[in-house]
Amino acid sequence: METRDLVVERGGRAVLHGVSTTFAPGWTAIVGPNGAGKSTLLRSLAGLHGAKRGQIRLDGRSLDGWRPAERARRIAWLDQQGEAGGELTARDIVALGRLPHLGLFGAPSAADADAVGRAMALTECEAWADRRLHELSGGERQRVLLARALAVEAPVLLLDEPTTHLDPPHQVALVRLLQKLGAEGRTVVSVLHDLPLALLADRIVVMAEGRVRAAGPRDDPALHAVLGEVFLGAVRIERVGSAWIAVPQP
Ligand SMILES: Nc1ncnc2c1ncn2[C@@H]1O[C@H](COP(=O)(O)OP(=O)(O)OP(=O)(O)O)[C@@H](O)[C@H]1O
Repeated sequence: METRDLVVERGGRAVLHGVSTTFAPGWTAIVGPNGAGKSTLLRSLAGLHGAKRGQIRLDGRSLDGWRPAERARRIAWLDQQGEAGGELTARDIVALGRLPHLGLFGAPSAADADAVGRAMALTECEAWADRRLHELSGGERQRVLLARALAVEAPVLLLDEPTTHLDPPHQVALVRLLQKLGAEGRTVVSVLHDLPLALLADRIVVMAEGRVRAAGPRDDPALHAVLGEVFLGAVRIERVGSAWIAVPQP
């Protein structure tokens, strides 16, 4: 998936200024300061913001040319904002992830039920399958919404702040899952504020002021230098064993 010279406006003002970047199969983390345009870029990839100029291409075709149902089968999306969920149970909400796969009057098949079960197992939310979203804690709710995105079983998975409200074991489990999905050839793109977690992604895109300032593998020293710059010297990226960590600077 790629963007070409993408300009997106919000509130009548350009907030993405000609973004050209490629999201290859694997896990990419988008990082950058508040207001950098990370969510706007992710929402644009999901087809939720029209472009003022430029293009988003998937499998070599402009996203504008995809039929909505086809796009919904190919691109799964988790929003940062969460949602209320009304009277639907957690299982009902995860099952919504299968809607793009059903025909107009189609009933869910055994394969759809299997996909729902798999997704709920991956985020460990079976225990509250019959409860409603507003009866769950923040982390429990987030795991249900993650499961809905996973249930689509789409080749492209776009996640805005997926670790929100998750405790450390579930953050680590999610990171391992994103690494695994990426290794299987899915294109996983997540916006993350948590730099130590982002530094576990295959590839990192650094944004600031509506532009991509750097993009590359997690161990690219030039990218680490740009991270230091965009966060105003508040962190330095250092190697510990085989991992990279963000060390707060005094
Ligand atoms: N609904 C809106 N109307 C007008 N401007 C908006 C709207 N939503 C976001 N913006 C502006 O667009 C710019 C990019 O916002 P965006 O949410 O993409 O940033 P972000 O990098 O995801 O930020 P954060 O890290 O704070 O979540 C910001 O300047 C923001 O003020």
